[in-house]
Amino acid sequence: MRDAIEFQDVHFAYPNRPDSLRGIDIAVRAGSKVALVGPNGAGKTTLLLMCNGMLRPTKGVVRVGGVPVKYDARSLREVRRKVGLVFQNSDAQLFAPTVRQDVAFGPLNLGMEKDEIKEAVERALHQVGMNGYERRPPHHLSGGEKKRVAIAGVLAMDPEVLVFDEPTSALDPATAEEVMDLLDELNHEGRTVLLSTHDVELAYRWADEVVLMENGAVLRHGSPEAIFSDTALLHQARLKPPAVLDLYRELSDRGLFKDETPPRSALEFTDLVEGLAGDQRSHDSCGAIHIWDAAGVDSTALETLLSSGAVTRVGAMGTRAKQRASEEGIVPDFTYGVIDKCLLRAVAGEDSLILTSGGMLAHTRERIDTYAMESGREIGIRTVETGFLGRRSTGPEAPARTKDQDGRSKNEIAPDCEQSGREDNINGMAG
Ligand SMILES: Nc1ncnc2c1ncn2[C@@H]1O[C@H](COP(=O)(O)OP(=O)(O)OP(=O)(O)O)[C@@H](O)[C@H]1O
Repeated sequence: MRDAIEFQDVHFAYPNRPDSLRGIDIAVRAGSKVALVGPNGAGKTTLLLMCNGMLRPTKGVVRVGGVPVKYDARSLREVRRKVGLVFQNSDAQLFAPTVRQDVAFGPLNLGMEKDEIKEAVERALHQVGMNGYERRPPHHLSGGEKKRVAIAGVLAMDPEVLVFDEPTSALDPATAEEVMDLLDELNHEGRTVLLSTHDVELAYRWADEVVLMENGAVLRHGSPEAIFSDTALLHQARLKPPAVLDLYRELSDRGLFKDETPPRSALEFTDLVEGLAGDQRSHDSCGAIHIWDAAGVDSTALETLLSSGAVTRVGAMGTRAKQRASEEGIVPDFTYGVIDKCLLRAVAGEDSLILTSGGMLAHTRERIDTYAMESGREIGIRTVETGFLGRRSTGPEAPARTKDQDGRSKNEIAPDCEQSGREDNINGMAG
């Protein structure tokens, strides 16, 4: 896979200061999710500011898409179109009198035509779920809303790479989770995401790769498991291990685990612990996961399912799904880590529902299938009927809901689990 950004022997010193970066050599693969972690003053922000040419190395080379960054105004415009940088403090990024003007700033600077700008602004605000806020002054928005508008500002230029300095700092836990869900969605669209964070829990469960920095240098670049399992390394960087790994290590030290792969999530951890219980494992009592395409127009089947009481928890994955949940008057229980949380409910014998759309539909099914196969559990996947999907070219009008002999719509019924991960596509309409 090609590299989105490469740093080769990059050094940097602020005026009259010692080196803040001391020979950085890393490559960020295109399409990956990379977390920069390290203590205060390690050089994370300084490194991120190099990604789109906001800072110029005093020595060494930064490459974007294989091409060395040049620092004349024209080359910088081109680099900033490819690499969008979202600052830690949204107030430092938002300055126009209205949200619309703020998001339009980048495309305007790129010299885009008026119509193109309008379209880019609408698309970007829609992507972050902030359509309807166009006329609002950014400084009147909440922290989470400001962050979304700042993200829209870079998305309006349709960058291949998104760089975030501490994307969740100063956000409440639920808003932070929603922002991370948005980042995942953008990554699913094929964009590379590089972020800095102090949050080891976030870095451990989210990242494909972790770059651990200290004192202007890279201490280690590797998998989250390798980095966060190395206690001495974490101590050197003044970081704590993620809670799930800490528990795993304590149990390993008591001889309960030997060569198992360290867990990265509550789901993996509970599976490992349950494995210790041997025969007491509850193979046969798993629940099903219902999936509803949030881009569908007909919500009758959804209402039927929800009012049947069969579903104990609802998760909304992605901006479209969250908007749709709000339109349908549904308050989701899960807005981040949705699939794992629903798998946990399924293993506990409960049915849950995931609202999602687009490429996330296939991803959801694949993830459930993989888990079912690897764990040997039988978890049913049910597609809730959505009616005609506007974005499809093949569908005519909404098909009538099928009824069983008792006259109930089929998705009201929670039959026993299907085979591992096998999809029970109720009305023959895969999303
Ligand atoms: N504008 C600046 N002028 C002078 N020195 C700076 C400036 N910004 C950062 N530094 C110095 O550069 C070094 C790296 O700082 P940087 O902000 O990149 O670290 P960081 O890892 O992002 O820290 P934090 O986690 O606290 O945000 C520090 O020693 C800091 O004092």
